[in-house]
Amino acid sequence: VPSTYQKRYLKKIMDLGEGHFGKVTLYKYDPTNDDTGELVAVKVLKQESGCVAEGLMKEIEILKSLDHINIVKYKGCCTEPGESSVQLIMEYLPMGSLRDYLPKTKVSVCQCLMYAQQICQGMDYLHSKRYVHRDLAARNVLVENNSLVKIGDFGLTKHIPEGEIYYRVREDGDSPVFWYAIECLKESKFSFASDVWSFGVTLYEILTRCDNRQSPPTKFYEMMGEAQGQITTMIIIDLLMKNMRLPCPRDCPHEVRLLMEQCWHKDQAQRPSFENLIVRFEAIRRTYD
Ligand SMILES: Nc1n[nH]c2ccc(-c3ccc(NS(=O)(=O)c4cccc(Cl)c4)cc3)cc12
Repeated sequence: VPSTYQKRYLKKIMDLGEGHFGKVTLYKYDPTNDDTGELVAVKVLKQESGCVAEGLMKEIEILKSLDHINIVKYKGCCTEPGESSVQLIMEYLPMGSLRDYLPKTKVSVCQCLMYAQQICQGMDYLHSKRYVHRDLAARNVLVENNSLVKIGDFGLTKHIPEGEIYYRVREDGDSPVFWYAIECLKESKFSFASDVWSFGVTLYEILTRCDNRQSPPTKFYEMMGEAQGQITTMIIIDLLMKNMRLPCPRDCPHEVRLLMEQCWHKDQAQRPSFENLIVRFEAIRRTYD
């Protein structure tokens, strides 16, 4: 199976998603040019985003080193000699992300909890390798089939050296602030515990079936009143310091609401680990059998 793909045999089919720094597109890789090729998902970074090549090279190295059922599979990369553009080739999941799948599919609470547990399994594996994800959200979770989901993007993932707790970044413009833990908003300090906070927001998205009317941005803007863009961060910090949180989704079981609130604990030391969350989801799901 090739792990270096030649750009000239990639035939564009459609866009799969667009982040601030990059784009994911569906291609058919058809070297024999008889339409027997395989479908692949290709990620490129947008030219204007700073250090283009090494940014994606780091992400490629990270995804190459990961091997877990709940993490999207790396297939290869595409480098054109001389050109700065590098492309990350991943397996294609036709059912798309949870953002595409949940609003149009009838999914029980028990299935939502199964997806949540699988995300925790992928994240526990990522943390065991001392990677912090920094962009966990429903849009970055892909659906293989109605009983298997995978984490699909590692564009902001960073390695936390042994002995360190935080990864600190300079504030970048377009951060997913409504998925950020309070210490990320206040001090740009990212840790395994801030990933758990983002998981709590992702769990909220799953239980609201990614309904746009109940999305984290929509609900936070409602809580904030109409505030203008740049001071949003200050207003969210203020809300979070007053212990205001996203509302409880309609069919959210009581013990899941408790779990969600612990993921959003002001003190990151009080938040559960993904290892602990797996055990708790296992127990809660057993009460549905
Ligand atoms: N359907 C798929 N099969 N394989 C994939 C790999 C990645 C993705 C993917 C992964 C993430 C997103 N989320 S996204 O918000 O569009 C995004 C965030 C950060 C960076 C980028 Cl380039 C895109 C969108 C699509 C989809 C598939």
